[in-house]
This record gives sequence, C-alpha cells and structure tokens, in this order.
Amino acid sequence: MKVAYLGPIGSYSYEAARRFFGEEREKLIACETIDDVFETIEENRAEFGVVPVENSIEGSVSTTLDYLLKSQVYIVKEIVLKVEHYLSAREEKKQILTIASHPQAFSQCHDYLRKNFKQAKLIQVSSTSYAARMCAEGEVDAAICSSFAARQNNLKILAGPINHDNNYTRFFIISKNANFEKGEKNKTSIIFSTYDKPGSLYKILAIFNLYDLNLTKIESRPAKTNLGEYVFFVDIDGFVDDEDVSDALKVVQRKSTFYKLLGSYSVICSDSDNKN
Ligand SMILES: O=C(O)C(=O)C[C@]1(C(=O)O)C=C[C@@H](O)C=C1
Repeated sequence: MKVAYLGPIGSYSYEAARRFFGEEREKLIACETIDDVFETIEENRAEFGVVPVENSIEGSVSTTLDYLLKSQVYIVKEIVLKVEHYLSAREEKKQILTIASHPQAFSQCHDYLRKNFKQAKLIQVSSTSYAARMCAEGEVDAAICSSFAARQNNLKILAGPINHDNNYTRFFIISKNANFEKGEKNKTSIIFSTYDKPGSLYKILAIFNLYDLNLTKIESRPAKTNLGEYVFFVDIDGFVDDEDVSDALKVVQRKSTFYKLLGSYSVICSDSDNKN
C-alpha cells in the first residue's frame, strides 16, 4: 500500500501521514505539490493521499478544495493536527535577511514576523520541510518549520512556537475508492450549487434545518464557469448512512443544480505537536 503526501519528510502533511499510516518510509511517497498528491492517486501510483484542507488561523487551502471539485477522489478520513512552527537556522548569530516557508505557515506566524522581521524577505516555497532543506543548503538564512524538520536538517531552533495560538490544521485522507468507514465522530462533505434566484441558498439550508443536521462548515468557491457563479462546500456532522443524513442529502441533491458527495469519514484529533 502506498500513501502520497506533500513532502519532503518533515512536513506537517508527513506528520499526519505518519500518525495514521505508521513509520514505514517505503510506504510514503513524497510529492512536490498538493496537485501532485491528487495526480498520484488518480494515476493509481498510490492508494491513499494526505492533503491539508483547512487551518484554524488562515482558513481553507484553496488548492485542495479546487481539486476536490474537479477530481474523482473521495475523502475517507480527517486528521486534525496541532501545528507549532519554529524559526530555524544553520547558525545562531547570523543576521536573518531571508526566511523561507509555506504561505500558510507565514500567515500563521504573521504577528511574530511583523514584530521581529519586518525587513526580512519572505520566500514562499511548496512546504515547510522544503524550506528547512533550503535553509540547510544555504539558500536562505532561516526557515519556518516544525521542530522535527529542523532536526532532520540539522538546523538550530532560534525561536518558537512562533505561530498564533490555537493553530490547528485539518488534513484529509483521500482515495479513489469510496470506502467510507464509520467511526466515533463522523462527518460528511458535499459540494452543491443552486439557482441564481432569491432564496435559493436559504431553501437548501432549510433542508439541513428540517433534518436537524449540524453544519460544521460552509464555504463558497468560484464555480470556474462565469464570474459570480459559485459552488458551496458543506461539511455536516453525521455519517452518510445515518437515516437523517441520507434523507436530507437526497432532497439537497434534488434541489441543487450541481451536487457531489465528497466523502463520509471519521475524524481523528491529535493534540500533541510533532516533536518526535
Ligand atoms: O508545509 C507543510 O508542512 C504542509 O504540510 C502544508 C501546510 C498547509 O498547506 O497548510 C500544512 C500544515 C500547516 O498549516 C502549514 C502548511
């Protein structure tokens, strides 16, 4: 069994993959981008993929949402990780003029960077662990990454955690097979669009209300058809086989202009950071 993730080793996606699928490194395929993770699954080079989808500070990872819309993969599990970022460098005393990291990580450390490194050049790269590698190779003065990635690349930790408090990222495990497994805490994710008429969205939301279903997230994204046309990503509490969920979704599907079931999955929360 192969599992694709946003690499290299030491990214938070790696940590999520490792926690769920175990340490065995031959099993894990490091990809350069989130798009590559999806493609690896689509082309049957891996059975599962691990992608970040939402962060408690910075919000959704739009690449993941957009790929879920266009791709034929399903969400089969959610993992929530506490994310703690560290400012790391090869040497302790060197002046820091350039810092590399993932754009999400920069945003999650926005206040710290404004306060301490207003003049530094922030270099956005594909993952935090890639930033750590770049720093180790002397391409930048510092990286923002996990303590694990810093250690993997023999970097010294200069400060941290430097992120905003309560920094959690949701990851999805995705697969081509709609093998939905019920756990203790379950969610179901769909995408729908509706008519460009007064009350259309309200009428769909009324269906969830009627069946007493709790929406844990709703977000609109451009439908990528015409300006002003949107799709709605909705997560609800409950498993797709639950009577109320299944009945509600049938009605939602009938009343939508577009409908897609993204998956039904259990949620695993992992509170500790990636220090090991
Ligand atoms: O760069 C990484 O380490 C990733 O796994 C990506 C990612 C993201 O895209 O949100 C994952 C978790 C953190 O929120 C920061 C970055």
